[in-house]
Amino acid sequence: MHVDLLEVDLLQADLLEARPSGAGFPLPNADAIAGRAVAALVAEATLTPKPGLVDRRGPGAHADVELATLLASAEALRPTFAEIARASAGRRPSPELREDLARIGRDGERRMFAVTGGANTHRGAIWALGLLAAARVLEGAGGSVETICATAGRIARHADRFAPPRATNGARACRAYGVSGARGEADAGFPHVRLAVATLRARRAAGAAEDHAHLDALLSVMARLDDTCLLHRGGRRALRVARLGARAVLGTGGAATAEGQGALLALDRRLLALNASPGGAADMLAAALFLDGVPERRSSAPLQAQREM
Ligand SMILES: CC(C)(COP(=O)(O)OP(=O)(O)OC[C@H]1O[C@@H](n2cnc3c(N)ncnc32)[C@H](O)[C@@H]1O)[C@@H](O)C(=O)NCCC(=O)NCCS
Ligand SMILES: Nc1ncnc2c1ncn2[C@@H]1O[C@H](COP(=O)(O)OP(=O)(O)OP(=O)(O)O)[C@@H](O)[C@H]1O
Repeated sequence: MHVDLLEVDLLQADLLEARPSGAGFPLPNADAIAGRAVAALVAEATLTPKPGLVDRRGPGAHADVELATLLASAEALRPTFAEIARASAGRRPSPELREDLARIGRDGERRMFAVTGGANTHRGAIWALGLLAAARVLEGAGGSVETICATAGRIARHADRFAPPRATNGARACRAYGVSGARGEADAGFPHVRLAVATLRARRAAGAAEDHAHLDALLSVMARLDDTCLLHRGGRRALRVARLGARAVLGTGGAATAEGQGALLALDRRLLALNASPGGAADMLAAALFLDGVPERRSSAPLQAQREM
């Protein structure tokens, strides 16, 4: 399946048109944002070979998930992302927005579980992409990767009074290993999404093929992230194997080189032996692909002028 994530100009044109109306976020634009989110999830799922994760070769370390399940889950989340975009129009980061998004996100989790038969395919992705989609709407046409990630962090840092207490795998891993997990990443303004975007762009600029740029972006995140997916399934050992393995691949020139591919497949085998996978890093890659095409920093004067109309 070919998903063209580079076709960003259309979406940006939509946002430019939508901004001055002041009458809320028109439906086609919310749908365009949802389309971009689903395309990013599809591109992440189909990217192959990913270490330990579900891809075109098979389910990796996830006995209960296959590629078709991930794709069905991504598609089932389209209305969730559209609803998030619509609910964010004309808003600012606030406890009310945080709670509205949480309700839509939890509803999305129910849709996900309904199509996957109870498997957790995209909980982390709903969280990260949901916040970033909302922030993208708040930032409007002048938004950059830097400002969108910062605004997503501002939304996430508000409390959600209606969050039901749940003993999740992520929460348990955070407690047991003293890491901050998916919530900490959001609170900090998604530093690993920014890292993935920067790696993607640097690899493309160096002439890498698109798949190799995506794999290197995933590895750059794996080399640093406190991924609670790895921790809860394989403890500190799995996290260390993933980080050192990712560094080894990047150190040999990355996914584009024969040596890098060999190191990547060796890392895949080691993670499978530990029954562990970097699901959090995969979510960060999907989030980076969602922001693909957005400029890194707010810059151009014409955009600024449009925004102030
Ligand atoms: C914050 C979430 C992810 C729950 O996190 P928690 O750590 O309790 O548990 P859980 O194990 O279910 O999910 C964590 C998932 O995050 C991803 N992840 C793991 N580590 C990291 C990390 N360091 N950084 C980013 N993502 C990570 C993984 O995919 C993992 O599966 C989220 O599901 C949530 O609270 N949702 C409530 C509804 C809501 O507020 N939605 C907002 C919609 S925008
Ligand atoms: N290609 C992918 N393959 C597998 N997981 C992915 C992929 N992309 C993202 N993920 C993320 O990984 C998470 C799944 O991790 P994991 O299977 O450890 O979840 P769990 O349900 O908490 O644990 P367990 O299955 O051990 O009970 C999902 O929430 C999803 O966000």
